[in-house]
Amino acid sequence: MPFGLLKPLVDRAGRYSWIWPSTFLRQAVPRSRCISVLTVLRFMAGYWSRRRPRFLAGAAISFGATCFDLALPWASATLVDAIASERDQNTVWSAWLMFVLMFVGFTLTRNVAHRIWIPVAARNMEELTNEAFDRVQRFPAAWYSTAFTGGSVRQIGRAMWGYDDVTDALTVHVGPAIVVLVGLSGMLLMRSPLAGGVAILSVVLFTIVNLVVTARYVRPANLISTDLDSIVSGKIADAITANASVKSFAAERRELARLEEDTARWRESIERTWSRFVDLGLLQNLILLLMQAGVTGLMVRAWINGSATPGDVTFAMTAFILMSGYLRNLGDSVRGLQKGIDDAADAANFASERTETPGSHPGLMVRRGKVQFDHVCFAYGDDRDPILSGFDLIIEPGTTVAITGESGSGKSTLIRLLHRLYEPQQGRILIDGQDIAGVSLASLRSAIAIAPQEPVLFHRTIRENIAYGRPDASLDEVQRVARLACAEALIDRLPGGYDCLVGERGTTLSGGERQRVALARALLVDAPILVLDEATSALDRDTEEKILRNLANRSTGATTLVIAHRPAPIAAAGRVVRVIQGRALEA
Ligand SMILES: Nc1ncnc2c1ncn2[C@@H]1O[C@H](COP(=O)(O)OP(=O)(O)OP(=O)(O)O)[C@@H](O)[C@H]1O
Repeated sequence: MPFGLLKPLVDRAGRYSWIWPSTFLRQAVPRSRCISVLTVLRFMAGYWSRRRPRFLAGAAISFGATCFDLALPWASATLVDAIASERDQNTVWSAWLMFVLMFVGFTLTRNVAHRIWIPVAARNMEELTNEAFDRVQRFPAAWYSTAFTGGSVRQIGRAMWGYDDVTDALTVHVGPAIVVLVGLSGMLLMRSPLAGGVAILSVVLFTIVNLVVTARYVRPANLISTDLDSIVSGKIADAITANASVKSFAAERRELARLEEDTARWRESIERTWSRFVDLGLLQNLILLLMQAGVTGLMVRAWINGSATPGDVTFAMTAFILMSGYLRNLGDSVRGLQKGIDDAADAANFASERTETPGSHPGLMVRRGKVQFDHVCFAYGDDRDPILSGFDLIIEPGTTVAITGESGSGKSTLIRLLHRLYEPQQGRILIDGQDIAGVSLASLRSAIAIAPQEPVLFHRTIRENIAYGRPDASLDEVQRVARLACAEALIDRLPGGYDCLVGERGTTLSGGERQRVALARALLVDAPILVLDEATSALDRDTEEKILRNLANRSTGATTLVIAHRPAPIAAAGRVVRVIQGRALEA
C-alpha cells in the first residue's frame, strides 16, 4: 500500500497519521486533521461493504473493461503487422475487426460497470450524509459551544463528495491503472527487454514521485486550504446569523474586513496548494517524456537493427499513449483520492467522536416529580472557575420554586445539568430518587419541558413549532396551549394564522412573541417537570401576569422551576431560592 511508505505519527487520541514531520511543510497541520488515511479508508470501506454483491459485481466488470484496454496495443500491432507483411485481405480485415471489437468491448463493459455503481454510490452518499448529520446532532452541548455552524454544515457536505472522489479514484481509476500499467509493461518486456525495462522504470519512478510529493508537499498545503475553507464558511454563517446585531451597529464594513482577513489567508493558502499541484504536474510530464522517448526510441532502434517488426513499434507507441493516459489519470486520481480522503476525514472524525448517548440506560420512571440536587459541583472546564460548589436543593413534587440570583450565578446552568447537557464533576441529581446519570437521555428530556429565555424556533409553521414535542397533537390541543401562553391573538393576526412560517430561528416574530410560542410548545408536552427559564422576561407586565395566572389555574401537578429576576414570577411561586456563590440559599 503506497501509504506504507510514510512514517506514521501518533496523535493525542493514539491514532496514526501519515503526515511526515514537517520538513517540506513549514505550516502546522491542524491537530483535528491528524486522522490517519487508514482510518478514513476503513470508514469508507464500511459503506462499500453495505452493498457488497453489487459493489463487487461492478468491480469485476470494470476489471473486464480494463482487460479490453490492455489488449488494444496487441490488436493494433497485429493489424499493422498484417498490413506490413502484405497478408491476404481476409487476415487484414479480421485483424481490423479485432482492433475495433476491443474498443467496443471496453466501452460496453465500462458502461455496464458504471450503471451498476450509480445506485450504490448515490445510496452510500445519502446514508453518509444522514449519518454524519445524525451524529453531529447528538454531540454534547460542549461541542456546540465551540463549533462553527457554517463550518460544520460544510464539513458534512464535503464529506459526501469526499466519499465519491475516493470511491471513484480507487475503483474506476487507480485499480484499472495498476492492471494496465503492470500488464503493458510485462507485454513490452516480452517484445523488447530494454523498452520494457524503461517502461517499468518510468512507471515506478512516476508512482514514487507522485506518492511522495503528494504526501509530503501537496497534502499538507491542501489540508490547510481545506481547513481555511471551513473557517471562511463558518465566519460567513456566524455573521449572517447575527445580522441583526451587525445592522444595529452599522458594522457591515467591519464584518467584511474580518472576513477579508480570512479569505486573504485562504487565497494565499489555495495559491500555494494549486502551485504545488502544478509543480507535481510538471514533474509527472518530465517522467512521461523520459518514457515516451525511451520506449519508442528503443523500439525504432530495434526495427532498424531488424529485431523488431513495424507491429512492435506500433505496440510501443499505442502502449505509451495508453500508459501515459493511465499514469496521468493516476496522478489526478491520487490527487482526487488525497482530496477525497481529506474531505471525508471530518465525517470519519465525527464517527469516532463521543456522542451524548454512549451505552443504553433504563428509562426514567417519573411517579411524582421530586427533584433533588445533591451536593452538585460543576465548572465548564478544568481551566474555568466552578459555577456550582456543593449545591443542595430538594424540590417537592407538584410545587413551584422560583430560583433567583445574580446574573451569571449559575441558574441556567442548573437547568443544563438537569437536562444533562453537561455532567456535574461531583454530586448527583435525582428525580424521584433515580440518579439522572443512569437513565436514558430521551426519557429524561421528555420528562422535563423547558421554556427558555431566548427560544430558537424552526423555519416552519407556528403550528409545527408549537407541536414540536408532540407532532401528532390536534389543532384544538395546539390552540389550547396557545391560549394558556397568551399567544392566540398574536397568531390570529399573522398571515395564515397557525400556518404562518416564522423565518429562520423565528426572526419574523418579536422576542416576546417567540417566548409565548416557545412557552406553548413546552406546555403542550404536559411533562411532569416544567422549567420556565426567564420564559416571560420579554413580555409586558400585564401579559406576564395573565400567563402566570393561567399557569397557576392549570392543575397538572407538574413540579415547576421558575428562573426569574422579575418580581411577578417570583411572587407567584410558593418558595424562593437564591443561588449565591454556587450554593442554594432559601430566601
Ligand atoms: N457553555 C459555556 N461554557 C463556558 N462558560 C459558560 C457556558 N455557559 C455559561 N457559562 C458561564 O457560566 C456562568 C453561569 O451561567 P448561567 O447561564 O448559568 O448564568 P445565569 O445565572 O442563568 O445568568 P443570567 O441570569 O444572566 O441568565 C456564567 O459566568 C457564564 O459565563
